[in-house]
Amino acid sequence: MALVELRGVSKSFSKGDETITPLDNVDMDIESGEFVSLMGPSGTGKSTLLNLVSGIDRVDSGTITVAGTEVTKLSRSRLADWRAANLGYIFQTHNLIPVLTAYENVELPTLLLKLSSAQRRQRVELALEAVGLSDRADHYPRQLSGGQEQRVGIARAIVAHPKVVVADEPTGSLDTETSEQVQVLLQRLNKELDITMLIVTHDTDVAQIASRQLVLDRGKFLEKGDEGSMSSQPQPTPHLFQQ
Ligand SMILES: Nc1ncnc2c1ncn2[C@@H]1O[C@H](COP(=O)(O)OP(=O)(O)OP(=O)(O)O)[C@@H](O)[C@H]1O
Repeated sequence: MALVELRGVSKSFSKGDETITPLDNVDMDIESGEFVSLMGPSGTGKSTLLNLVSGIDRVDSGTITVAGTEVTKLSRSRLADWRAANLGYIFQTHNLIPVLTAYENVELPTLLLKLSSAQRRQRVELALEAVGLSDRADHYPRQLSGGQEQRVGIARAIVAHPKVVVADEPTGSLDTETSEQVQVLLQRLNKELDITMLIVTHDTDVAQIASRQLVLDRGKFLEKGDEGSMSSQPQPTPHLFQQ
């Protein structure tokens, strides 16, 4: 079974008298260790797809299974716990809480996990180290550059050691150089920590860092190129999250 599996997933929205159906009976498989990019015209349902995979929104019909858990079956309260432990979400505009430090922002999702305070501290420190921001732990978002803020957002997404990270235009608000640094970081997390990635982007350069490129157009996925899954390539031993 694929790590992420969508079967017959449909989702509609009503706007006044109009019904929009961005996803109509779609299937998708993402294997463990893959890095998948998703492109497509505006309004085709890419963000909707990420929201469904992460359980932020509910399907109208169909099933979504992530790492053996059928997320479409979970109650709202169990979904929150499941998401905190299993799935990281990187936003375009990082959504950091301005009154919390970088450390506290990264710590936030771990408060939903059953961890001792020592384990929690260790996770946060490892996540900040993974994104190269150990020295900024006590800084508030306003004291960080746009790229650093995004890296804190990435640390927050990986702090629970999720199997899957989804990202919605993670480089969309960054300049070219900072975008390239974030792309390298995402690739590293995929290869070194074996985190399966699904990223939505409008940038073809960003899409090309993925091992598999998909395009969502008029409710269907088109494969742009399949170089094979990252999991079939030799992987360095994950070293950051061994404990
Ligand atoms: N909560 C909602 N209520 C009503 N309509 C919605 C809602 N969320 C999304 N939509 C509509 O569903 C369609 C798909 O939206 P979505 O944000 O998934 O597209 P997208 O492919 O991510 O677009 P973009 O590339 O511009 O970010 C759009 O027509 C959007 O207006």
